[in-house]
Amino acid sequence: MASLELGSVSIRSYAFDIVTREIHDRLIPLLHKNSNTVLDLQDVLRRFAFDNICRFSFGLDPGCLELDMPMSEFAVAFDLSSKLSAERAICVSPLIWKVKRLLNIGSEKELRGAIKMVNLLADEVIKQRRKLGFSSNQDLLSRFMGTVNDDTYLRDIVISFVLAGRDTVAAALTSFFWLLSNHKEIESRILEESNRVMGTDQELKPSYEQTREMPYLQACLYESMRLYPPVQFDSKFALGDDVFPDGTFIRKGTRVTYHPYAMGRMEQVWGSDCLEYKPERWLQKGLFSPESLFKYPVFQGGVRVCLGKEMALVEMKNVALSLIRRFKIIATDESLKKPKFAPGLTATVNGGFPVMVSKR
Ligand code: HEM
Repeated sequence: MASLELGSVSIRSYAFDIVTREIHDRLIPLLHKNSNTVLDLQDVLRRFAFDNICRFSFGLDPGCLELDMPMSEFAVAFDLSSKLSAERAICVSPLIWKVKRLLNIGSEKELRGAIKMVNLLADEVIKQRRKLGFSSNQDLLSRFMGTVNDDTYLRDIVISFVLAGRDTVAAALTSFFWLLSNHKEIESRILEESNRVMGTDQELKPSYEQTREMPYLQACLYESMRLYPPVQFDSKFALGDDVFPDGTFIRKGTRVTYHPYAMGRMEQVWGSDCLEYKPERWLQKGLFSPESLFKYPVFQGGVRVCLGKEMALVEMKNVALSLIRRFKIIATDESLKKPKFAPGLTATVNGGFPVMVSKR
């Protein structure tokens, strides 16, 4: 059902309009207001992505990117739940968190509280949407409400969309801007390409079609996610006994983890220059040339491939063009030559990404 919705032209243009408004009404004014001061770009991009995904998923605006950057209860509870869930994976033994959960103590008590808060707020969103009426609204929740009556199911859809679409996009954009701050020649080529397609007036907004006419920018985004995939690793559990293509036997219940971060840095997979940021590897005769999703599982592959992939790419291109054409973004922390990531479901740079933004 979700794949049908996300593939439709109307939802894509709805999403594009939301992102364009958030960029021009909030992101650009916020960067102008904070120009020439140090700003955590990772925090800004997380707020930006949260506003977008909430407006897209259930038509309500948390306003996290308003000029005074208010805290949202929903975002805070969300962050805490994802952080504590991810920390389960780094426990010496799963037994530890399972016992804590049973006794309702420590981090598991905190996690239970945070999940309760997320569920309460999501329930409230559904109630409000019912009260305000949903039939003429375009957000995802309203679309689903026409066919689904079970509120718990609706709540789970809403939460999984926020989870899937917020941190991933923010993480991808953070590492993209970090790479560009170290590769000014690549940024200049993006500018050249955008001037060719859109013209040189900085104030022009890219159209949906124009974002699809820039193979170099697309290559830059794919290449940055090869080195810094937003979902660094992901696990599945075998539903039944199985055998891998190389003959490895997998017993029912086995946890199998694939690791896009490691795969993106393997010489056997990407060649001897695998650690270099080289968008050209995605281009053939000037056209974007995709790789198999099994070589590049950044959006996963197969039947459970990311449903928001195209939407995410268009959102990222829209942000990239709008910022690169207007601002110079300089990293201010030398220690970020090698970013360190915090444990989490998606890649988050420890200590954020401090930058100085100035008008181009
Ligand atoms: C750069 C951005 C993104 C990346 C790297 C990404 C990556 C992924 C990955 C790796 C999965 C598989 C997760 C798993 O099965 O454990 C996934 C699933 C999913 N993604 Fe994304 N995602 C991104 C953006 C988005 C956005 C913006 C949306 C929605 C608007 C979205 C919606 C979904 C959904 C609904 C699924 C579940 C698909 C299913 O289970 O059938 N994603 N994504």
